[in-house]
Amino acid sequence: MDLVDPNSSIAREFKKTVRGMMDEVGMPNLADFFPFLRKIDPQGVRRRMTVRYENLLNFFGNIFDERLQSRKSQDYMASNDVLDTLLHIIEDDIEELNKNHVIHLFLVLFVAGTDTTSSTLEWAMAELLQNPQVLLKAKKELNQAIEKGKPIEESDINHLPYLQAIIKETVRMHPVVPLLLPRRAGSDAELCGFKVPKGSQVLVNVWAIGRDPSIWKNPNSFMPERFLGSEIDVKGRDFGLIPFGAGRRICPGLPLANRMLHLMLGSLINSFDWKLEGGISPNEINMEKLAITVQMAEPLQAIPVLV
Ligand code: HEM
Repeated sequence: MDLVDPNSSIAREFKKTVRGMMDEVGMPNLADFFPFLRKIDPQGVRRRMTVRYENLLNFFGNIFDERLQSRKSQDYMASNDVLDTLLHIIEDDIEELNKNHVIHLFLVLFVAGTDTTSSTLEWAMAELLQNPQVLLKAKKELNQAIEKGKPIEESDINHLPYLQAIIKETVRMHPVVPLLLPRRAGSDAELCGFKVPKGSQVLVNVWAIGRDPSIWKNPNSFMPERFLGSEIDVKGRDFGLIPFGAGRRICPGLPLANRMLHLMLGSLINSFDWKLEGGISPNEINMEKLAITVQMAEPLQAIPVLV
């Protein structure tokens, strides 16, 4: 099954469910502020989320069963993907692992990893269309490093510093998980003159850090050049730029997401010229909608033109 096939109704339904979950989790929920309301679930958030979780678990459960079945047939060709590897572990009793573990693992990976990556790519494209001089510079770099029209490969990324800078600038301005995962203070602490009592829930506003004028010059301008020749990266060491979080709960998908973003954006720029659909002018496209992942209020509609 191809979950990115735009013509598949299952793929479209899957995307809608994941997006719906992100919207739901990102909306203020009274029960989070007044725990005694949890059982009542006044906004119906828990009820709707339960249905979505169940739908996704059934979906992955079916994929699991189908694969298990086809592995039993004599002409089965192993695809050596993650599911095959996990099934191999189960069948050979290598670790204590069962269907329930596998479908929940897939649920977490797909919910945390799909909308986040595609929204970031969408923001990068929107910024490039708004800043044609940046797009042109990126194209030039790609044309010099690899053949025009060719998709880029992992080994190319190191030779594309401007593309790397574009990705960093995108996640600085548009961190798609703007408040990270909530933390709980393990002990009383004092931060910048504020008392944080033990047990408090702490939210880190990465969106505000990325736009803080005391850290970034012209924070609201898209300027990838600020990262050229700079050692700052997104791996949780530079606290001015932590779109993937930091510390023990840092995004485990960071290496995959970062690589995928470079490959996808680089290939889109190198393979096509781009224009906006319906005569929309670039400064009309950039409207944010705040949820747990910050998405564009209107999905970007851009038309590829073969180069
Ligand atoms: C551009 C893409 C992505 C962004 C911006 C992003 C960002 C984040 C952030 C900010 C967190 C919370 C970290 C913290 O609070 O310190 C997180 C957690 C997580 N991410 Fe990502 N992520 C992305 C892609 C992915 C991918 C591709 C996967 C997996 C395939 C993934 C899996 C996870 C998981 C499982 C967690 C929860 C970790 C935990 O509970 O400890 N993410 N991500």
